[in-house]
Amino acid sequence: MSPEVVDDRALAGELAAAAGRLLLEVRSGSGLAGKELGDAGDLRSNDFLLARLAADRPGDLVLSEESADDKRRLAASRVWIVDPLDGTREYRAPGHSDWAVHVALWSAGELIAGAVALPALEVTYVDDGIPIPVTAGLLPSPDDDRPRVVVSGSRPPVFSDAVAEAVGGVLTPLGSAGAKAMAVVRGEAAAYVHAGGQYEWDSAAPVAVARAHGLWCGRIDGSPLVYNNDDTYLPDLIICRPELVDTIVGVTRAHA
Ligand SMILES: Nc1ncnc2c1ncn2[C@@H]1O[C@H](COP(=O)(O)O)[C@@H](OP(=O)(O)O)[C@H]1O
Ligand SMILES: [Mg+2]
Repeated sequence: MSPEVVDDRALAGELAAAAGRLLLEVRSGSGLAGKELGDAGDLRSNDFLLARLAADRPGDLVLSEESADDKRRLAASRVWIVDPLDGTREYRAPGHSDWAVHVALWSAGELIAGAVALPALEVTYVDDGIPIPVTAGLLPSPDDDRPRVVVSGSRPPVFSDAVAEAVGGVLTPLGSAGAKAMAVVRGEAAAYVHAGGQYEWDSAAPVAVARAHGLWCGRIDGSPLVYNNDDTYLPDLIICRPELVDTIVGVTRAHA
């Protein structure tokens, strides 16, 4: 592995964690609530990430949920794909830990580094493949040992029940794409399925981390997830334990 990749991964982790600490400060110290709090968090985190990337990686391009799309990225060799605050709805709701900061690096058709911070749990996951012990914290302790299938709390896909039934599992709503993906990485869930709308920044860093931890990541038709496209709409995905791919795609393919 080249030193640059190690540095990029370390930078992704450092930036996601630091932006997460900033978001915690905004949440506890700004006096804001509701939409104003979400907007302030989006803005502060985005400004921080853009400033640090401009300083530390001046030659790279950035695709951010909170910035105008700089189309020079389509001809660039390195593009950071960031979601400064994923799960804004949950960030605004007191007591939630299911919100995240996503920092990924795309180069030559691949995600080559990624980090997902869960600031409320004071933890940041990077794509280093180092095994993560099964811990509780993001989801309530299960009543039984059936596999859990995490889905959007507000916009679950139409095939949610069918996927849960096919894997003999329990459907479990959770906010934030990054938090859901990390629930699978952490071993609290067996699969995360989504359809109906999402953008590249919602899944790039979660997918980089999940892949590094041996999970299968792809579209609901079984095809690969492709990043740094002209149109950043990437509406569906599956992140799951490899042994469940065929069963899950067997259900979701009909909805692609
Ligand atoms: N149907 C849809 N269309 C567009 N974006 C969607 C979507 N469903 C989920 N998302 C985005 O995916 C992220 C996770 O959503 P959820 O918690 O519902 O699973 C959220 O990102 P942001 O919070 O960064 O906007 C949300 O906006
Ligand atoms: Mg998002």
